[in-house]
Amino acid sequence: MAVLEVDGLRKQYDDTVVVDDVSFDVAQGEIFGILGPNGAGKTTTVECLEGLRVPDAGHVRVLGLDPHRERAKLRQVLGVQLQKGMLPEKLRVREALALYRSFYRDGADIDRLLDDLRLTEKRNTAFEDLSGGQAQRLAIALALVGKPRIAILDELTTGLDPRAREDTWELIEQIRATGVTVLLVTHFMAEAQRLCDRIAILDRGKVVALDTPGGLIAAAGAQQRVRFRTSESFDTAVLERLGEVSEVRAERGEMVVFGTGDLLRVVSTELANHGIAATETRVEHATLDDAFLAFTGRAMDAHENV
Ligand SMILES: Nc1ncnc2c1ncn2[C@@H]1O[C@H](COP(=O)(O)OP(=O)(O)OP(=O)(O)O)[C@@H](O)[C@H]1O
Repeated sequence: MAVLEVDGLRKQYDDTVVVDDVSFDVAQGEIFGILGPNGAGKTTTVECLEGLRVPDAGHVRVLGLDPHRERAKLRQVLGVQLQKGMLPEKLRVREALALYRSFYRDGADIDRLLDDLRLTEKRNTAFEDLSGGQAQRLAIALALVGKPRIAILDELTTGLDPRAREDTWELIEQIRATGVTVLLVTHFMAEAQRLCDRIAILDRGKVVALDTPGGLIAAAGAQQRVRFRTSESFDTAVLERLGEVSEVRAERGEMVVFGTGDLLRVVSTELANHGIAATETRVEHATLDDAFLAFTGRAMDAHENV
């Protein structure tokens, strides 16, 4: 059953269309990702679902509710992650949760939530004194304090170090295990690949692809790469004539073989058959980055990918 429905959504600011005929459904219990670069229209799309913006055209529903007209009911079922700067600096962790808990008829047990999000030790710490990871965990706790059926998490791990990021990802998996549907907005490929059951790639206001991470990678026709070094040059035709190989390229002193199937084995066998000694051989499987490149014609900028 679809708990979120977006059909033909369009939103423009002045003359610029920033969300252009966007459609997707999210099923009960899914982690659904909206992945796209800065300015793609991700936040505008979720703000329409949160009832914060009114669509110019199209139709959005959250558990059958019209988010704009039925905001009071929506608030009881939808948990939204606060953005930076939305909490007073001096407010303490437990006070913040108690305050937000009071907005709901049937909220969560705060001490249990503190425990689940590993914030019990920090319950009397002011928001301004939390580390980035702790502040992010508090933002997630605040999104969950109303016992929502759906949580919208926007740029969840931006600015976190790898350890805090990994912790946060585990938390999201635990939250899903309790039956909460998660809509995850991100421009971070590894996060989308790791967490999402399905992903809509949004680019310049349009959904350019929608599938499971594996489905996106396969549909993009993204290829594996085998990399290795050799001490002596060799005729690359010995590899190019293999059915699995589509291209052989020299890159920064390494040979890179692009292709499909059991690429590592066939390349290694062929090199051995020709007495070519390869070192530092490794295989790189296609990733969501490759799929993104294939669908949008450009890579996500490196600076956006943190
Ligand atoms: N209130 C507004 N008035 C005018 N333009 C806006 C407004 N809000 C957003 N925009 C513009 O709409 C476009 C889409 O913005 P949006 O925030 O939805 O994208 P995003 O994919 O969430 O990007 P980011 O990852 O940077 O938040 C951007 O070009 C942005 O500058």
